[in-house]
Amino acid sequence: MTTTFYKYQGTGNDFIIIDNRQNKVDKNNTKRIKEFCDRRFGIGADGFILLENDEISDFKMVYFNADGNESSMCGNGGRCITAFAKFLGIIDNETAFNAIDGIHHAKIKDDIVHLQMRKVEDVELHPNHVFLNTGSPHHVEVVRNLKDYDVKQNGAKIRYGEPYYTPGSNVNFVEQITNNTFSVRTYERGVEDETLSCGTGVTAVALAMYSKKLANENQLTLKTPGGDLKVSFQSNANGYDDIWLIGPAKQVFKGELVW
Ligand SMILES: N[C@@H](CCC[C@H](N)C(=O)O)C(=O)O
Repeated sequence: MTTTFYKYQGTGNDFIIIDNRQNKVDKNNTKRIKEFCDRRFGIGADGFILLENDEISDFKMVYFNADGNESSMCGNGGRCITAFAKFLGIIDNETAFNAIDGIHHAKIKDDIVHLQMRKVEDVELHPNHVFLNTGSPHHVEVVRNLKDYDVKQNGAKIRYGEPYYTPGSNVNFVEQITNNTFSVRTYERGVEDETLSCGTGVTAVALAMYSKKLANENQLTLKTPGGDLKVSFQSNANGYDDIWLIGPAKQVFKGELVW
C-alpha cells in the first residue's frame, strides 16, 4: 500500500503529515512510523502527524513522536497542520481543531501561523528549574553559555531521572539575551535528541521566565537553533491563558510512503 505524504517544518522541527480523512493509515504500526521518521532508513522527521475528520471542529490532529508512539501535544506540529489544512482547502485563514489536549484555535496572517495553546495553571518553581505542562511536559533550566552546552547528554540525564522516570519530560535549556528575549535549546522525549525547535517547549520557557520575573512583558521572543518564535500570554490569578505560539510553518516536499 502507498500513501501520499507531505513534509512540513516549523522553525526546523520537521514532520511527515498525512491527510487521513479516509482513515486508511494503520496507527498501530509503530515500527513503520518509526522507520519513516528515521533520517537514514526513512524520510526523516521529528514527528508523524495525521489530519483526520472531527465531529466538533474543522479537523483532528493525531501526533506521533519519531519513536513511533502517539504522544502529547506538539506546538510546532499544530502550526504545521494548520498550514496543511489551508493547503488542502479545509480552512481559510482561521480554524478550530481538536488535538489530544483539547480544542486549539489558530489563524494564519502573512504566512505566519498563530496557534492558541491550552491554559496553564500549575507552574512549579523549583530552586534550579521550573516544571510545567503546556500540552506536553517541560522541564526548564537556565544555563550559562548555551551555545556550547551538551543538550543531548544533560537532557537525557534529566529526562530519564528523578522525578520524571518512565513517562519522562522534555527538557529546555535557556539563556537570557535581553529583557524579553531568550535563547532556547530543547531535548525532546520521543525523539531522544535535541531538535531544532519545540513549540510547547518555547511556550513553557516563556511562562517560566515570566513566572521567575526574568521577563516583564507578555510577549516574548524565543530564539531556537531553527529560528525565532514568539509567545504571547495573559497572566491571571490562576496562572496563564490566551497563550499564543507564533511563527512560520512551511511545506517542503511531497512523496509516497510505501508501507
Ligand atoms: N515538538 C513538539 C513536542 C512534541 C511532543 C514531545 N516530544 C513529547 O512527547 O512530549 C512541539 O513543538 O511542541
